[in-house]
Amino acid sequence: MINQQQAAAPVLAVSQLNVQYGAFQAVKDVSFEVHAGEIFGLLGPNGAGKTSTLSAIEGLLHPASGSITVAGFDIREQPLHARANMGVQLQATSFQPELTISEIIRLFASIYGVNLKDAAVKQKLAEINLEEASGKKISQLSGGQQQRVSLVISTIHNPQLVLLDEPTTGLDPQSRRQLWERMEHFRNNGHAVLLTTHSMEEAEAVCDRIAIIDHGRIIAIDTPEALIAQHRDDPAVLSVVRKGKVTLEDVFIGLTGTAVRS
Ligand SMILES: Nc1ncnc2c1ncn2[C@@H]1O[C@H](COP(=O)(O)OP(=O)(O)OP(=O)(O)O)[C@@H](O)[C@H]1O
Repeated sequence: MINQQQAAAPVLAVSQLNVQYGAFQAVKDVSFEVHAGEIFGLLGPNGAGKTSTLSAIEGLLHPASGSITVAGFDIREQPLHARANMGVQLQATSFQPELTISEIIRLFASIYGVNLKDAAVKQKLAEINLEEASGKKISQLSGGQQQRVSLVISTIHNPQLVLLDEPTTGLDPQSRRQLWERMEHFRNNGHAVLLTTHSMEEAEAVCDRIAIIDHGRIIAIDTPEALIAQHRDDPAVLSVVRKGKVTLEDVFIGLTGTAVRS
């Protein structure tokens, strides 16, 4: 039986994370947790440190200090266990161009040690409305279709945590909605989703909680609604409001400033 403490244990715990590139510190004392059944958004201007944070979680870079656990496994001490519990969305260019979609799904399933029968592959493709495309190559799909295939592959081993780096950039509203539904489906089945996005509309629409990161530091963390409520009367927020209604984007710009980052 799961006791209360186990039930409340975060799927992802990032504590006092510092990432350094030579003399430059890209991530400064970043701490946050993502729980089962939660979509958590990491928001920040260009160069804020989002991808560096994600890369540290994936174990792709060695942090200067701090700790990261996935499903209770330390990414540095038990990297295989930690990675077995996380799914990372890959770019379409990472997939073998000569294989068909169903072959790629089978290939990744076998890499993860998942025995996927033909019917299960069909079912996965049906879930993302791509049954007809099973014989196509990845380059023959639209951007939205490629993203859906990529999400299926990243979750093929049923990981507790899914990491998505700007998953909906460049998608049309229909494709974006469909991807949001896939994320929500995953969240509703008790998994944890961590995504980065530049779309405040997306963050408001799908994220249960968000962290705003700027110059490597988390400067705000809460639900989108709570952040709007807390900052709606800040002079810096009021000065950027358009059309009279305070949005998450106004709060984001109020907190991070109007200067364009290089
Ligand atoms: N390999 C690297 N070597 C040196 N500096 C790097 C390296 N990777 C990233 N940086 C720097 O670290 C900072 C954070 O970069 P990072 O890619 O994490 O930001 P980001 O928030 O993901 O930005 P974006 O929204 O533009 O993708 C930036 O100033 C970037 O130039």
